[in-house]
Amino acid sequence: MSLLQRVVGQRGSLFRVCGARSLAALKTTYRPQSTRAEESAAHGAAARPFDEIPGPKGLPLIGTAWDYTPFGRFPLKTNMRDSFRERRKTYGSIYREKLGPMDLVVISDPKEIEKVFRNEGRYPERLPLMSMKIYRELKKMPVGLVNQCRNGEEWQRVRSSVQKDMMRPKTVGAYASLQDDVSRDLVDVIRALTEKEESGGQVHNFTNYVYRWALESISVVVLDKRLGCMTLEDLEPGSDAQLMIDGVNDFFNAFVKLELSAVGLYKYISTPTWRKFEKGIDQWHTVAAKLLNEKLAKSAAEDGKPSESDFLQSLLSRNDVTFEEAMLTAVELLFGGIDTTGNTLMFNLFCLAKNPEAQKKLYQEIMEVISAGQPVDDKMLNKMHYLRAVVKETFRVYPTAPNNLRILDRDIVLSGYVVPAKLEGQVSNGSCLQLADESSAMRAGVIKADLECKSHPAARCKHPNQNQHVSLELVPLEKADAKSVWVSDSQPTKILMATDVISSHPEYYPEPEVFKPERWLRTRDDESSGVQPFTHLPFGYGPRMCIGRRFAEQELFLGLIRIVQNFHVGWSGEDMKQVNRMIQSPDRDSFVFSERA
Ligand code: HEM
Repeated sequence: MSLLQRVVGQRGSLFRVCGARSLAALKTTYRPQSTRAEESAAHGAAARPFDEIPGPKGLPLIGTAWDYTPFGRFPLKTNMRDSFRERRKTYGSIYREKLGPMDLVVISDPKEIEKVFRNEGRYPERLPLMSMKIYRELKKMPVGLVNQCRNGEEWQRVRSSVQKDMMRPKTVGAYASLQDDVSRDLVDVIRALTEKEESGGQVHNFTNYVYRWALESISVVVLDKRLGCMTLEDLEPGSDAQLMIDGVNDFFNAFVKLELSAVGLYKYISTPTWRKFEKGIDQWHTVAAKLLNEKLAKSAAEDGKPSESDFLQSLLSRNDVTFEEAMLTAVELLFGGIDTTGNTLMFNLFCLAKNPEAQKKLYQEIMEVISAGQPVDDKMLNKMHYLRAVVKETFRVYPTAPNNLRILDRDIVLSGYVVPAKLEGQVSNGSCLQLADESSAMRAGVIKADLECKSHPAARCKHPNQNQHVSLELVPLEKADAKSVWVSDSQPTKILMATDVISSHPEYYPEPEVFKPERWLRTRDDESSGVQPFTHLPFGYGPRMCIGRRFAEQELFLGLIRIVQNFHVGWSGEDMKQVNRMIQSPDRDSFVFSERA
């Protein structure tokens, strides 16, 4: 239960949150708020306050943000993950860091990560993608699945509609042969490229073709249509495929710049990058809307019942999402399915190129399960244990999404420290919110962020006593006669789970620097591989885990099968490194493909 619901009295016309007590006194009376947080209850009495979590000091106002600029020690683009490793060594598996107004608790202990996920509740909350969110607000569009972060019930309504078609193995498996066709086309493209370039099999700028493959692979599901991206020929100018491909690069380049910009000027004025972003995404929406409408018209003309494998019809037939929401979801799935899966395929190919023994074993498995020319189906995929192990091991050493984040609606004790929940709730006009003792204790050091008032954007928060942190006044500047307002902490504590640190730690993965798919294989039929839980979560966890996981895995399996079946994959030159483009991306992309005999 939110502490803001504890309204106990009247105090003039202010919205007031108060509860001044000494920390020492509060510590002794601490009780956890939620019965679900049983662990916390066990440790609660001994838990140490939030302010005592160790961490780098940082500068006034900006905190440690400087470290992540191009001039700092951990530039966001290339080195951010090194900060997690270095700070773990200095402070341990929990530390607190302030990046400007953002209060971050970074954890890298699998048991604590499990605890966070077990306490995330029915509506897990992440941070939204700000540029997308602003775009949609400006265009008065629905918020969408990825960005629906604050209104949990709304998120769940859309999520549960889409989930039925995205997460069920049988439904996903039904698309295997269509997606296999796309992977075979990728093989033809590679063959044509190696012949055309006459470069001894060297293919440069391979990411470009892999993104096309990923877009085409997800289009056959979402749009029920081949876009025609898998060709070396020039696409017709103005064709759907050309518009989408043009849009992808422009959009991603602008999107990454906006999301990673330190100042975020685009939030206030229309910068050139914002305009590029807007143009790219407008273009995508126009093409997607056209294709979806064509698809709906076709289905209406056929007048049949929605089939299991008709993704869009099936989504719309449920009546629990509007047409606009279905369309936006389709666009999100198309977007979400390109660079994520594309980059992951690149990392897998690189790992195989650098580890010829693993590549040989994978080739042998492919030859055992699939005969030449035979189409691949989901049953065959289920037999390919080494292939699955290769993909897992690649995620371990080259994670595409190396960390995850949650904002909790309940207090939690992590590694012996109290980490407070977000502060949110309905406040009656003129009432005084009395913080319960335990909540005050937990919030010591936390009630410092501005409170946003949703219903009264002009309402401002005053901090009469910043040092003691326990007294807040929210003064409504408009509509002072309103009965109540909804207030929420604009900077709730964010818990960042640095899973990437765990997967490279010898305590959890012996010889972590060695690429060893075998570590994922069962040692005996009835035994698991011995990998500890919550040390490897490439798609996240819980009700908000990646909704595209099954499709992504299926596409990766098919892509790898077809490429390795046809070519020996090699690499020349400097090793591939990962750079941060919101997700991890390859910094170079030249492979050497040699046709197998
Ligand atoms: C290898 C490829 C992929 C990786 C590594 C990946 C990873 C992730 C991760 C880590 C999350 C956050 C999960 C959490 O908070 O617990 C996520 C969310 C999401 N992913 Fe993926 N993803 C991949 C492919 C895809 C594909 C192919 C699609 C679409 C077809 C997709 C659509 C989404 C969406 C819509 C969400 C937000 C779900 C929600 O908030 O309810 N992803 N993904």
